[in-house]
Amino acid sequence: MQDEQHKEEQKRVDRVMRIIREQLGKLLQTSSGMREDIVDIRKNFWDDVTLNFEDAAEAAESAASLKQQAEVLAEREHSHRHAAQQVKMLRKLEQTPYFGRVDFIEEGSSNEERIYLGIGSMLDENSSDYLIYDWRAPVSSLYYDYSPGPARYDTPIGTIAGEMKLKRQFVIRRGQIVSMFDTGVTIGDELLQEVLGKQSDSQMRSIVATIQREQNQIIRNERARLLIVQGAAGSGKTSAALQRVAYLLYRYRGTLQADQIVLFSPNPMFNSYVATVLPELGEQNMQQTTYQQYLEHRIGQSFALEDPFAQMEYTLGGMDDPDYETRMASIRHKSGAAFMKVIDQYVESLGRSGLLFKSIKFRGRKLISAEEIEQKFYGLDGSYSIPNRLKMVADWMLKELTRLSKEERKKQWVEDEMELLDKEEYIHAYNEMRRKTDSDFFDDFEREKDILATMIVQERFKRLRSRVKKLRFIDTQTLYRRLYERDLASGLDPARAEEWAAISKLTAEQLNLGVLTYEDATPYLYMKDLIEGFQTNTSVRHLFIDEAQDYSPFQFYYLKRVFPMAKMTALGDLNQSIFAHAALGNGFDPLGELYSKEETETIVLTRSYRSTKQIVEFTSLMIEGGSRIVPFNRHGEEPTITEVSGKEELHVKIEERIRLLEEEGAQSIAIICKTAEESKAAFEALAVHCPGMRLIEKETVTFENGIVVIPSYLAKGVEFDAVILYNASSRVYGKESERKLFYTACTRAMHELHLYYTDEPSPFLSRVVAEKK
Ligand SMILES: Nc1ncnc2c1ncn2[C@@H]1O[C@H](COP(=O)(O)OP(=O)(O)OP(=O)(O)O)[C@@H](O)[C@H]1O
Repeated sequence: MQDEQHKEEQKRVDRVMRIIREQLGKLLQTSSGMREDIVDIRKNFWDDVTLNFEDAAEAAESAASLKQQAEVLAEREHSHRHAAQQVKMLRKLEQTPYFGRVDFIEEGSSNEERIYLGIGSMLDENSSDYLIYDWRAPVSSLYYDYSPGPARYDTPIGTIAGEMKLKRQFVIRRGQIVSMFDTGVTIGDELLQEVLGKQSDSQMRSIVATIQREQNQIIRNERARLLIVQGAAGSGKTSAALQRVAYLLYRYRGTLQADQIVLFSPNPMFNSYVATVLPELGEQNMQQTTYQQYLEHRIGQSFALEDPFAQMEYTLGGMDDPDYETRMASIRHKSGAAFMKVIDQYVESLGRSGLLFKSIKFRGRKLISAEEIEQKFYGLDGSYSIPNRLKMVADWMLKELTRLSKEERKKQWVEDEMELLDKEEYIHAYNEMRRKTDSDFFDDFEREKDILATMIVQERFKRLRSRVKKLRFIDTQTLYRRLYERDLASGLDPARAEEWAAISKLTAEQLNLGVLTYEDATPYLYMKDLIEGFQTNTSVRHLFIDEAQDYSPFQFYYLKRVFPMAKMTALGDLNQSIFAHAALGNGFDPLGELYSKEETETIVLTRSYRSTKQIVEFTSLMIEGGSRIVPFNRHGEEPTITEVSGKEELHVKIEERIRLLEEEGAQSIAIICKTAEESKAAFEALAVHCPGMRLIEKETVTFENGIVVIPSYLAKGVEFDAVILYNASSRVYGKESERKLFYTACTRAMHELHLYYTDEPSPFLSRVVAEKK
């Protein structure tokens, strides 16, 4: 019977493959015709338009002819792009035409429809039947949401109910069915087993064929303004996010472009790790960035900006610094909404007094003094907002600069520069003069001098004007420092006043050195934006924030303001909160307050797909509430904990382990260390015996297979066939605040996990050790 079904399905695959090839052939022909057309039009563009500018009517006709020709070209180019995209899709379908089938009878109908799902749709041109449905089509959600039995799906015009008779999964390679399974409630998910059992790639894979029901809820969610996904390590948050991007691009094709979607990822390497998922699905990649890249872009050269990893290194290793506790308290203070209010109040007070300005200087002279700017600003009606008043001040300053530039032309330095003009500048001046006077000659010496002087001054004033337009005359750096010189402690609980005084002193010292710490970067930008007006980005429609637990509530509020038109999908795992600012303990609560309750939805993922059952059970014992994490039923080796006498033995043991893992076929092996410093030392000791081993640093931008040594916090979000935890001693991972970092490191393992320690194992392993006894 099974054989029969297999044969029948293979026959259908053969037929579909034939049609794909036919369509591909036709398309290639027409698209090559189109290409020739385009080349032709481009070559003869100017021959085919009639140009005549003798009078207004002729000129209008010429313009129309030009426009028409450009339109023909644009239309051809568009069709060609479209055809090229279709070719790409058909080529993908030629490899794997589809991966699933559902048979469905709609309520009130007797017709059983067979729906085959693939990564793109394909019509039978003769019968107009869908041979393959796009996985994102409304009907396709049946496949992800239901087992055989009553089922329903949403369409833009309402819900369609009925009965699913069959759900079948296929693995098809190069047109051959490698395997196929019928799935029901009682049958385990064989395809998922197969997919998860494989060795890792250096690139994240698309999960299109095995998306789980709860992941599908994330992918297709359209209602929520803020979608919070709280999911265990390895539960497919990132995977679901990427599939969601692909879904949105399909659902809103025509109105939503890939560059209107932004993914904030945890580090630059992560971008390379996920880069191929969307192209694999036939879509363009969204914009990817890190929060740090955004900060750098906004803060520019104004400060030496600390990055989150430097902050992390300090948090993990700076305990000997006498200011350590103050800095930790500072990080916590500056992460919350309460501090945002402090800044709100500060800026509000600046509306009345205290705003600081920088004089506009030119050649060592003050052209417009800070006092004049201040007088102008506070002379304006105080009911206008600060940004509006600043705009008026800037307009006034630009006018002043125009007036002052006229005076400047008479100065001696202008005459001196005139003599030094080179030929090109002179020609430029001559052309200017022609444009203004309609004359071909520099006939009048005075006039020539005038024009040249204007040009010289204008050129030198350009920088000044641009500074004014960019509101660079506000001294935001000092304003931010002043924030810490004020009596901010008055509103605080007296017990914390002393702490705050210490924080203020420390922050002022850092700012005086020109350093902006990571915890100060967002508050600084927020203050700057409140003063100057928010630099909002209204074109972005969807914001994805991966590893959301690593953002402070302050950062979330800030992102919301910067991207006011965007829906937000925040994906995170509280058990992986590794930054000190996340130690507030409120979990995602502050996130829930970002938008109203009606606009916010939360989806919880508890099933973990990355690691074997043995690894999930092992790591779950390290955290509170770990028993709620459900491992996917895939078995592997028990994780090991090995005591070593010292570094020497440690290195010998690790090398042995690497050899074993390689023999077993592991493609990616990570030796995870706590810090960058420890990673470097480990790498230097191990690399001599392990050719090809790589050290991952915060600047690393590509994720590749092989053996890597990596600091724990950079391993966020990625996974490896095997993880070796370099030093799981209590000396290294002993403080409660390091528990989640330890957990994050261990949960990077897909198939094998091995830990080493000297003296005492980390207390986070105590439950594991106890259970093993
Ligand atoms: N439905 C699925 N089908 C197949 N594989 C899946 C599925 N969901 C998740 N996976 C696999 O599980 C692994 C973990 O997924 P992913 O990295 O998206 O999880 P995560 O929740 O973002 O993890 P973490 O928070 O630990 O970084 C990946 O290898 C992914 O391909």
